[in-house]
Amino acid sequence: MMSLLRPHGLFLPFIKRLTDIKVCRVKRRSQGCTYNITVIRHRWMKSLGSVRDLSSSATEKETFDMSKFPAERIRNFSIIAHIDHGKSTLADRLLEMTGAIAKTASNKQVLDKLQVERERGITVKAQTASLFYQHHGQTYLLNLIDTPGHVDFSYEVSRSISACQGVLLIVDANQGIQAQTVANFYLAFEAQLAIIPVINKIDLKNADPERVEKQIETVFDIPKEECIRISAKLGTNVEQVLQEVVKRIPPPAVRVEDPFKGLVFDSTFDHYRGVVANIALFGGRVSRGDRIVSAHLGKSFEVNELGILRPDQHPTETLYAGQVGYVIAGMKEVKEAQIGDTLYLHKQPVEALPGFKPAKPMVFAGMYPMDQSEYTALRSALEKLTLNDSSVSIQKDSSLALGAGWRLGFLGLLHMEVFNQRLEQEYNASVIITAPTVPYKAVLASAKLIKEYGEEVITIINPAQFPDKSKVLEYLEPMVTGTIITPDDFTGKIMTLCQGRRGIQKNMVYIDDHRVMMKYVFPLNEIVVDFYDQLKSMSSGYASFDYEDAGYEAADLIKMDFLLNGQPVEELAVIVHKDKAYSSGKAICERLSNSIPRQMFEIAVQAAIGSKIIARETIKAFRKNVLAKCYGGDITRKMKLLKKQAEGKKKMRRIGNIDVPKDAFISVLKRK
Ligand SMILES: Nc1nc2c(ncn2[C@@H]2O[C@H](COP(=O)(O)OP(=O)(O)OP(=O)(O)O)[C@@H](O)[C@H]2O)c(=O)[nH]1
Repeated sequence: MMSLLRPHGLFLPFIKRLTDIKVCRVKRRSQGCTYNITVIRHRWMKSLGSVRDLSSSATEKETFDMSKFPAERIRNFSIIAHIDHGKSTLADRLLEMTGAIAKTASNKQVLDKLQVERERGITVKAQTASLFYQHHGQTYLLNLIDTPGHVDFSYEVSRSISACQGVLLIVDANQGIQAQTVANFYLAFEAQLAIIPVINKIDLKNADPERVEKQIETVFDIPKEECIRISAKLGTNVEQVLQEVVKRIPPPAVRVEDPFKGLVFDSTFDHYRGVVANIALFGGRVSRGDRIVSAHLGKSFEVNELGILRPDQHPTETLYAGQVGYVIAGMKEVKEAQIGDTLYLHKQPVEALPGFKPAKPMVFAGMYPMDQSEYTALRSALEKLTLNDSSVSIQKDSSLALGAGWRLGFLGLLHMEVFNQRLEQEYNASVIITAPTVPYKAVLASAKLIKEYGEEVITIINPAQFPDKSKVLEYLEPMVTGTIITPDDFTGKIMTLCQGRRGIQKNMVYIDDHRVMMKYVFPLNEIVVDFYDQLKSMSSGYASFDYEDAGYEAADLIKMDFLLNGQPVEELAVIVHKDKAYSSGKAICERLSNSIPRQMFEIAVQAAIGSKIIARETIKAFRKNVLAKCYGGDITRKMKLLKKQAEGKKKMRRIGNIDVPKDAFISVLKRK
């Protein structure tokens, strides 16, 4: 009850009203099990007028007896697909059909809980839901994990599938196989999971399930008879999906008699209850009150609460081998329940599970408060947000122009944008993000330098720290293997785009009569900012792209500085390939001069390599007198205009005596 009150700050003033809360325990029989239901009603809330009325959201928490689900009646599966092919919509239908959520129009994409997910219509964080499904007179426990589709979040997919024995591979009946379909298929295939291909959106006018079935046969070698055709939107054949999950996905091969072994496959931080770890039980059982140990830290904790997700938390007494659920055990920091860690019972140690490779940041950017007075508030917001997104790497940084800040590593540009949006929406923080850079490497030239830096090959995540050529044997740049799938009408244009980005074609195959799949090796730097946007626009939205790490290659790199009125601005510096230095210097100067507004004096924007200026643009002087059209003495109107101008300035950062818009740092890298 307290947890319901505290978030609203209502605990003390309304303590007397607690007598008005009704707590009833009732027993209900359903699906062969008896559930104890705790119903909490908040009659008192109705009388509070402006306070949020919670009476309608009376919490009904069913407590389930999980001993009724032995491993052979459990199926653990993920839904994987290319972005927008309908994973979350299918998850909604499965939740509705099995009674986990009500069938209402407002219950849309219920597993997309974050504001940013709902606004952008994309899944960013994998979510788990336990469903009860009646099949041939038996109740099965189906644990579903909905995963994100975008390449930046494929780390979430690989973690999720480690808790599963099978996947539903969704393919849009109109778009067919896309680049992330291929990438996700291989994640599941390499993990040796059962793969059920599901062709979704068959209700669309342009749906062509036959063509998609042929593609699935050609690309994945899965016979077309194994595909299920559905419309997640209308619910067509969704029941068949549940039947096939039970039939084709094997139960987890685990034994309840073994000692408890739990894999932490996700963890989040709750401000009131500490770390909530999502676990998959690879053996044994764990109950409330047990002492558990983290294999990674060797530290022990008492289990305060555990349960299943439907998708809200439902506490239970015990979780058993093969099941998936959450544990709250007084862990105060996310590193105490590190993703990939193994949990076991105190005095019953087990061999730790292999865990996961740590997430590897692909782009780094500086992050600074708009105003140094906001530094402490931003630090606290960053600490909280990184607790819930452990794939972000963070270290302190500072710059002459922007003051104290941080250098953050992200899995890609969308990840960076989503993180920034969450900072603004969830923590009301406004930040400057500097131009993103990929992690370059430099092989140092002498034993003295190696001693000074502490290693022979250093990683450069900030252009300001780019070592001079005289100190370096060779520079290395990160490479990726990119997969592009496109209708063949666009192949010519796309090949020109790829060559312009220093891409080397590795192969090209037809996946059906009209669509080709091309593989290219690219320098990561060339595709990280705006490649995807250009690919989409030149193919009228039809081409898709995905990439994976392909190691490092030697490259002729140089650092390019940008000067505003003769002063170098460290945060604008970029690392570029030598062959592209002149063209990018010129283009960035142009973009900078377009994004910095005219000011009361002339501004020179210059690009320089070492002491040599290679490009220049001039921003002409201009004074915007916002009061010019304000005749007479209407003081309120004058105040309004001045306030508006001051708000505009808040979005700027002063560098020297020049106001630079906060978006200028990123927009300079975006080619039109
Ligand atoms: N016509 C039709 N539209 C569908 C169907 N299934 C999903 N959609 C629509 O397709 C869009 C994307 O659906 P989502 O369920 O958000 O897709 P997703 O795969 O979860 O997307 P990400 O999580 O961003 O990768 C939404 O507008 C859905 O309403 C279907 O069966 N038929």
